Amino acid sequence: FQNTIENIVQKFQGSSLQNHQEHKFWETQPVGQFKDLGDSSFPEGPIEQPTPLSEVKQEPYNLPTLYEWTVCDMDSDEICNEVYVLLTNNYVEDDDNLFRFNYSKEFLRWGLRPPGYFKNWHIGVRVKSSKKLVAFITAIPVKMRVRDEVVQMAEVNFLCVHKKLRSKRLAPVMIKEVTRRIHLENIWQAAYTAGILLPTPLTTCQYWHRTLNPKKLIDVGFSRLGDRMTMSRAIKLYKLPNSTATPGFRKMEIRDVPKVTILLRGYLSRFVVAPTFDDAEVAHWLLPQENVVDSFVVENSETREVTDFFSFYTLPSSILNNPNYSTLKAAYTFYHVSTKTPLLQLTQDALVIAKQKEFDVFNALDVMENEPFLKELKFGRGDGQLYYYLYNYRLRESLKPSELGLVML
Ligand SMILES: CCCCCCCCCCCCCC(=O)SCCNC(=O)CCNC(=O)[C@H](O)C(C)(C)COP(=O)(O)OP(=O)(O)OC[C@H]1O[C@@H](n2cnc3c(N)ncnc32)[C@H](O)[C@@H]1OP(=O)(O)O
Ligand SMILES: CNCCCN(C)c1ncc(F)c(N2CC(C(=O)NCc3cnc4ccccn34)C2)n1
Repeated sequence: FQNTIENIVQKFQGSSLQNHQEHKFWETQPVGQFKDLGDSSFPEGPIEQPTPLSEVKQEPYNLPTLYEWTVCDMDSDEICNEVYVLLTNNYVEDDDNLFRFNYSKEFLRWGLRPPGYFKNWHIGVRVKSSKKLVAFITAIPVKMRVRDEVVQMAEVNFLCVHKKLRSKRLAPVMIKEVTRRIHLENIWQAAYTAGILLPTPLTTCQYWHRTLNPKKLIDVGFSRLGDRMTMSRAIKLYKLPNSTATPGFRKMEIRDVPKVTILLRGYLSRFVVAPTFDDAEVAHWLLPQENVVDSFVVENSETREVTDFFSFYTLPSSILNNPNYSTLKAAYTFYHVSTKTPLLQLTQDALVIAKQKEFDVFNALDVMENEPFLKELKFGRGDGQLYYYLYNYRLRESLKPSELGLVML
């Protein structure tokens, strides 16, 4: 298990980089610190104990003078659009600045309003004079199981500061403010992911990509033609059947929710860290929504039993300055359970659907039991890594991706 965190940090530690790589903000936070790596004397569990609610800072943190806090009401078309525009122009890009995530408005409404969500955890920063939205951070509540403890946590996501306001230490203020509002709801842990290494990952996951539209992926620089590969060979290599193979494979419907909930809870209980889902949460996260989330079940025609299901979410990327294409249509595997249909065949059917829906690429992380099917189904290892983090919760050692049952948006 070459790229364990310890190995990564040890390599850093060996180099001069790590010694100078300070984390002025993260050193002040209740998270595992790089200097403590390898020291397994710490107990597993919360790093800091809860504060009495009366002692939690009641008023928001101070922003630089020209700026003010705002709650982004995602029910409002106008405000949802402001959030969409901010993220479309300023959110995560790849290292070569070829692509930028383009989360859609309906996706943001879906991702930010699960059962039990808090409006005031959708936090924006505006310029006082112009009211322009220039920063954003969100959290949603999640019941996370860590080994055999269910811990009420928050999932923090969509941290974004406008390009013109970078490197002004605004991010730590955003993080402290969302932390304060979560503390006010008597929640003391969080989960988050990032494409960058921070103190200290729970696990490091690898992205894998299954080419669906080889010509476009090569034209936009997402993939390269191998040196023995011609375009026509690439098109043939990635060709998929025109229809799915599994009998009883169909779109998920509301009547499937109770059975899918039982399947998913059973499956996720195998992992060291995984969210718990009740019926309402399965209905929210897994019922199909056009251009947001696609979900399928396999129903046995005799017994009427639902034996498997598969879901993926839609997250396009803007293609930055390419003459022929403006958008990369990407599908990301979400949650899936296979009890009768081999996961290989289930995933192949999902690929067939994604190709029919004109996705260009189908992405998957090596979490859960994904790794075995990735190689079989012609996924290529990506260069993007996704680091998972817990806030104020220590595990004795980092996890393998296959011990993680959590997929974040
Ligand atoms: C109990 C409840 C707890 C709740 C809170 C749980 C924690 C939640 C944590 C957030 C989970 C977010 C999950 C996602 O959304 S991951 C996606 C993050 N968003 C993007 O990458 C979009 C494009 N980039 C930007 O908008 C800005 O570069 C951001 C806003 C990311 C940083 O702005 P900027 O570039 O202008 O920097 P700064 O001068 O203000 O601040 C520099 C400090 O910020 C630390 N930094 C930089 N990037 C990240 C990052 N992705 N997570 C955590 N910390 C980050 C950095 O190490 C440094 O601290 P230190 O190294 O000196 O110590
Ligand atoms: C905080 N939420 C974490 C999930 C956000 N997600 C989906 C994400 N976080 C970091 C990544 F590294 C990443 N990767 C998917 C792989 C990929 O497709 N790389 C090429 C590419 C195409 N478009 C973009 C846009 C931005 C970055 C890379 N891009 C790498 N995905």
